[in-house]
Amino acid sequence: MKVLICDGMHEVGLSILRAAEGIDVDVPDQPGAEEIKAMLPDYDAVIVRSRTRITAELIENAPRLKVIGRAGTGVDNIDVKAASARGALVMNTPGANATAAAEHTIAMMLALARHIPQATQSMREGRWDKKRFMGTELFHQTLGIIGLGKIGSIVADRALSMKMDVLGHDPYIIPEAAAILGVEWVPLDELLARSDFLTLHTPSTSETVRILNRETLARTKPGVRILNCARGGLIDEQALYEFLLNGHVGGAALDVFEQEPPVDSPLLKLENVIFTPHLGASSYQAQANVARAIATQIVDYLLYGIIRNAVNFPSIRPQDYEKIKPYLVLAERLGSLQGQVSTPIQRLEITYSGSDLQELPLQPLTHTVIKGLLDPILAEKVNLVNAPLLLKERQIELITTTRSESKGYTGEIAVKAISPREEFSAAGAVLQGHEIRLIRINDYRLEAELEGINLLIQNYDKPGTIGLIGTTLGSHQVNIANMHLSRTPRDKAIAIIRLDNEAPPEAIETLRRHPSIISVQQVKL
Ligand SMILES: NC(=O)C1=CN([C@@H]2O[C@H](COP(=O)(O)OP(=O)(O)OC[C@H]3O[C@@H](n4cnc5c(N)ncnc54)[C@H](O)[C@@H]3O)[C@@H](O)[C@H]2O)C=CC1
Ligand SMILES: O=C(O)CCC(=O)C(=O)O
Repeated sequence: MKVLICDGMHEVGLSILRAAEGIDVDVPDQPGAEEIKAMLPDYDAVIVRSRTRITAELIENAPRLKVIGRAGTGVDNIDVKAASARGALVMNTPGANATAAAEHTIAMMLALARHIPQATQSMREGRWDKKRFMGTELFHQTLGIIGLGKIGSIVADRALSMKMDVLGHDPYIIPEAAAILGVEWVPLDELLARSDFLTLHTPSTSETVRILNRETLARTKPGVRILNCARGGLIDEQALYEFLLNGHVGGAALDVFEQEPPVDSPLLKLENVIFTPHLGASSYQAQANVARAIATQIVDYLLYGIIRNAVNFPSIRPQDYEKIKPYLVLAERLGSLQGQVSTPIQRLEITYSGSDLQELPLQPLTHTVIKGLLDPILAEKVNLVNAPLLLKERQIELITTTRSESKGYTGEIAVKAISPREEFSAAGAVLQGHEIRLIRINDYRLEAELEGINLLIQNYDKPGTIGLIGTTLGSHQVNIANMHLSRTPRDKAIAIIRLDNEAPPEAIETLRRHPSIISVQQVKL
């Protein structure tokens, strides 16, 4: 496995990657876009900070790429949609640089309030200008925080310790949760109208891009000071410039920009704006944290298939991994059985029952069923990341249900495929924490191994049928490993016959032609 590191990495992360057996690491010095384009096709993983953009074009030309790691929080420099379509995971390190970004925000607020950068510059120029740099205390000033996630919450905590009054707006956080932080949750308009300092801590999304624009800036309190240590696109920079120029906005502290580095931005010329070159995460501790986190995540994924902090795949906590492993195998085999038996499928219904599955994350299992289902059908590479997208593209409706009870099993997965003419359902369970069994096919109950090459035969429950199956397979040199039978009261039966070797088409055809046999399907699990 080869890992490419584009934007440098703290030694702590490099050591983790270099110590992993089977992983080779390359750290070119600040490679440009063309260089990355030429190198990426040879790599299984790439790790970036905010400097490198991983575009759809790069991803499409990197057939080996399995995972894109972001040593940080925001993934807006990575085309996550293109990565998902190609089945590549995108992982970040949530929270690992949150303290650094929050402290940087507080530093910017204090520097802005007391004109520290301007005073430093003035002294360098030989002046002792006490009057010019009269500042504002933060004590009892109102700070409005847009985005009360990991960074916003730490900013709130530090601001409260300086006795600021803290307002917060976050549509995805309930007022009660904000109150626990000591923050008064208010609608956006109220936050704009009441804040003396206003700070942004949201990701860049279609909802948040240019959240501060001419219209919203006009609703802010006159003299407001604006801080942005989140993403440049959150503020319309031209509008901010106009509001700074006309004095409605009293000052701004910017760590991030629409274009980085900013070129010819008029903001750079304004005396009441202070800047840092995207330094929010640039503390030794944060860089060690993100490097350690992303290196461990990449090693765990490439070598052991453990997925953590993927923005395009649900995470499995390390403590759940051992327990979920056999269910992942069961999910894939049930999906694969369906993929080989039922086409075309209109609707897929997955039911999770039993106590084991109440405690485990179900989304990875659902993705795994879908992967198993589509793998035998599609020519393109299906994996856990792109499987749900491919299901959607094929217009297959997905319904998942959970039940706390499972008859006799601690964990049962049932997968029903509904096609225009028929339904086929198969259920499986994990016994004693590791043995995978097929426990139901349609109405037939059984307990069969779910692996290898199998014949799935539906027949009329008549004497001699099993003998006929054995003789026919034997005459084609096909050895039976084991056999499970089940029948319903309606004189029909089902047989799952595990074979040592594949049955040739002629053997299957001979069986199909027999009047006591309803259907024969060979499935490879
Ligand atoms: N300057 C720097 O070096 C750094 C910048 N960042 C930026 O900070 C952002 C926030 O990071 P975290 O707090 O760790 O992320 P987070 O995911 O913990 O928090 C983001 C919060 O924004 C909220 N949000 C989403 N849409 C919103 C909307 N329309 N209005 C108000 N709130 C909304 C979410 O509900 C969430 O609570 C990152 O996405 C990244 O872009 C992060 C680290 C360093
Ligand atoms: O890696 C960096 O320097 C920037 C950090 C950042 O913006 C993020 O983590 O979202």
